[in-house]
Amino acid sequence: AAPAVSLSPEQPLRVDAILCGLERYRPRRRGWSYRGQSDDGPAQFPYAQTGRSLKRSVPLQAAQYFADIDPQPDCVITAEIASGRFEDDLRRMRMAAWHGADHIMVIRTLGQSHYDGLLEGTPEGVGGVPITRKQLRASRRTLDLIEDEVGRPINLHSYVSGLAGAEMAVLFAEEGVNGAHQDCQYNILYRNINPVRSVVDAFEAKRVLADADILQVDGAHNANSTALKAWNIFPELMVQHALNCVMSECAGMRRDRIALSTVPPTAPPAPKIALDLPYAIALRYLFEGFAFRAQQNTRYSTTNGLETSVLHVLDTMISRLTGVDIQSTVAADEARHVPWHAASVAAVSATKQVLVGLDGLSGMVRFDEQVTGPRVRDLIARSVLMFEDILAIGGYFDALEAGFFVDSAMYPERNGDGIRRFRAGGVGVDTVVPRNPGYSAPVCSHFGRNTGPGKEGSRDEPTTRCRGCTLCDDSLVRYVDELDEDDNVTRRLARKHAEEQDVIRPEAEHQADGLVTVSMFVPLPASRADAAALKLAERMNLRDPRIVDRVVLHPGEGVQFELVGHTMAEVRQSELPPVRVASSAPTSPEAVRTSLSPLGIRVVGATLGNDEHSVGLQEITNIKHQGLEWFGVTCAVVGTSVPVEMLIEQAVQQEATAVLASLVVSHHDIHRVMMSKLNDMAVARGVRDRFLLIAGGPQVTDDLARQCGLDAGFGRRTRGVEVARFILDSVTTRQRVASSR
Ligand SMILES: Cc1ncc(COP(=O)(O)O)c(/C=N/CC[C@H](N)C(=O)O)c1O
Repeated sequence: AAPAVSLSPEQPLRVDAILCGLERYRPRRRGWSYRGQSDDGPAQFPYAQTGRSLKRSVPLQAAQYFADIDPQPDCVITAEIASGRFEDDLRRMRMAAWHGADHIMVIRTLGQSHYDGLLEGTPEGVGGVPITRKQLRASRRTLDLIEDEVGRPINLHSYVSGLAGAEMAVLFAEEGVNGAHQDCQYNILYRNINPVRSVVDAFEAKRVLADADILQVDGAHNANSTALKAWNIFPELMVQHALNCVMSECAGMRRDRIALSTVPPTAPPAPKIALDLPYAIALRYLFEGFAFRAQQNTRYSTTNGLETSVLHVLDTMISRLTGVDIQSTVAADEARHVPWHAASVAAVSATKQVLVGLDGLSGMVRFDEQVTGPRVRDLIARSVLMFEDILAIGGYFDALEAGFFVDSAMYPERNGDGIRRFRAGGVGVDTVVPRNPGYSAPVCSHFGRNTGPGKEGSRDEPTTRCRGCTLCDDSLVRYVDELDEDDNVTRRLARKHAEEQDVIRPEAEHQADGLVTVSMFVPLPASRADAAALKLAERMNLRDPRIVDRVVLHPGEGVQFELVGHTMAEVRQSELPPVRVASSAPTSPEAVRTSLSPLGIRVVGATLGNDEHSVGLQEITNIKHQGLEWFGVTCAVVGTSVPVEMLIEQAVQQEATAVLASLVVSHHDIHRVMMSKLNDMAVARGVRDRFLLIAGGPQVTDDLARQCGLDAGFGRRTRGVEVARFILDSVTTRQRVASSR
């Protein structure tokens, strides 16, 4: 068996450990995992559509006000990963999983659809990663570890399309891939692969996917992203879904593994919900029993992250209104460059936020049949008419030649600008030959055979003559490590290790690439602002600066820019302050109280200078908020806008253990000034060592407070138990040091 690999939540993933013994790794399960509904959501609120909570995760930022709960929607959430280097993809999968993704879709390198065979090894890709056995195996092995870390199954997804589609399907079945795109219409319309070849390969591939329990996603979303006028594509989308569903059922797939890839086609400024919602209703009506994989709109996503995020909120609301099994997310930066991890994670987190925020919506609203009915019926009538006309013209291949598909008018209206494909054309033409009577399929999952792998009574016995079926006998799976001695992960890791391990650089596309994003407002008329923005970026020492988004705030007043560029800035880990040893103090409030209350601790507190905001200090001290008083600490709140001298005088007179300085206002760095003054005054009075000096406030950080000479600083979301723990830790440490002298 492959050597065990461990993953520690506080440590980065070790890619070399994943690669070690990879030739012996075998997937621990096969097939697709849905989340399903569960009552084991957070107890604080009644949820109607949540699944099991995770063991570890990163909750929404607002969770700080709700005891850090992180409810998980009942549908699967997909994250798209695309760095071009699979070793970087592995780290991004982990980030996405902690934010709520349990379906990892890795974009393929450009043009892989035209390779009539499988790639091996780990060459670097363009726009995505070359899908190879080694890449899949390392990804699946890593996802096993991440599953254990977050406590939920995670589906690995890839693409069965192109000239090597059937072989890809077998590779996925062998390597434990859980989901895959498969739709011959994609090959034909968008990769110009010969229609006959594409249909034959599709049936072969679908048979394999069915036997391996791999969920299939169709390719209808591509018609939406290709259409000239996406608001006219509705009827055709339903026809494309229907064609692929019929083929998939013929090939033996179950309906809950046939996922319609449905994208709400339009975007504001169009009246999106009025146009897209009836279509979503019609789909759920026509395709009952199938799975719905709702994709977020890419056709009208722009370079502006905020605008695209709002578009995706609307898409996700349609999912909640009409039902969704798999909610796919698209990084809001996808219109600018390949999805960066920060944007992929933001897309997952925002989608989780919307799905949880709209929990139960579908149970509260009913569509007014008078309003939506006519539009739903119209769309269904148009799609049925299109289907009938395809049959009337002679069938699918004739319709392709007549340019039925991706025409910019709404069927039956036509503009005559559809994509035309020919039986006798495209890549792979004339590569389909009649099956020889003695044909010997390499695997049992072979379309045309009347049983699946390992079942009795198959029409022909091909696998007895060849080596045997790798889907029935896992030991027959052959593993190829690398084919290119230079373009591979080992060389890339070696180059990275050759650099100072100590050196840290910012990254976006892949590790240590130095890519950063800068936002700036340039006060020039829009016609001249771009040149100035690029010059300013260069003056900031950004190499190859590029404008990735611009918002004209006013044509004459100026433009807000987002630029990306490479910074040469780097920091050595040795330059960073030592990581403080984790406190040995108990963590639960009860345990802290048991240890702290007998010590007779007294604190004095105040909001300093001209600061009147005392709510935070009350929350930290008052027993009603499980403040320090709850832990047996005697708290004297001196008042608000208290001079530093007075607070120190009170601490001396009351023989306080600690001084709490609350500082909310941070304008012109006044909080920093007051913290330094507190320390300096205590030193000047010769009493600095008598008590702990602790600051708190929304802009206060522990590092900042310590830089000002204090003992600790507490920022947003601090609760009484954390301050209590710090005091306990400090007092017991001082007692230990005193007793050891
Ligand atoms: C049906 C189908 N087959 C294969 C491919 C990939 O095929 P190439 O390797 O030739 O790009 C795609 C691509 N879709 C992109 C994923 C999309 N962003 C999504 O979320 O669905 C596809 O839709």
